[in-house]
Amino acid sequence: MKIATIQLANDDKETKSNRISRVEGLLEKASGADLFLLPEMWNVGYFSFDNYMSESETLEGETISWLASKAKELQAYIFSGSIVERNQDNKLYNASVLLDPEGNIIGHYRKIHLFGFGSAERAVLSPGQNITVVNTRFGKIGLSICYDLRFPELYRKMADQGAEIILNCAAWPYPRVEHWVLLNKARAIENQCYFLSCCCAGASRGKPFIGRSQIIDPWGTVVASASERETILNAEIQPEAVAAARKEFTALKDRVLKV
Ligand SMILES: NC(=O)CCC(=O)C(=O)O
Repeated sequence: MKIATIQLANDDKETKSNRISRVEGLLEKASGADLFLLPEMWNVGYFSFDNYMSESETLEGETISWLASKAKELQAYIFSGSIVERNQDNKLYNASVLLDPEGNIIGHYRKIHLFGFGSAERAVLSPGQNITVVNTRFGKIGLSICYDLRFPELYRKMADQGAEIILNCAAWPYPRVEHWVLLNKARAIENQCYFLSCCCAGASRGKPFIGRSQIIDPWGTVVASASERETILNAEIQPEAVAAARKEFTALKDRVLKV
């Protein structure tokens, strides 16, 4: 299974349409992958909270419709990264979708753990309530967003629902590089799964992001890891290695306490 993580740089001077056309170029450059990942709030700029309402979209809006057409064209799964999703009651969510190679939305996840440390997420957004694990032709895939990474019980629940590959889209700012790197590995090791993350590069409202998207295997080995710059991180993974790891080293099965 070929992975392409599109570690896009945020730049406050860009408009949504600039960003979409830059992502289009990067997706084409990375074509041939089975799964593409995009980062958190890449089409808005994570710290542009004052723009969240005006930039909000429904799942039928410009960004997801365009990504659905790209999934079909590239015959690949696309993890949308996140957008500001607006529902019928004008509530806003930090939301992601997983698109299949026919362009169908097969998974929809709203960030459960909103970030409060120097971030207005909790004032502007509503939290999601549901865990999302979906079937794909490469196995079961779970979806998560940035700050969720700190809450192991979410990932354990995903593993209990059969997740073999877990995705995280992020806009993780400096200085917490060590937390990011360590927690990516921890989530892979403790759930004996592939953990694939896509973080923003660049900066939003003067706050630089760490980049460092990661592809970690079920043993905690780093298959690929990006620098802090905009890049496409490519890797090939073997989804069948998850079942093999779980059979060989039975830590998941040996649990005593259940969440
Ligand atoms: N966008 C986020 O959720 C940031 C999370 C973060 O920086 C942290 O947990 O540290």
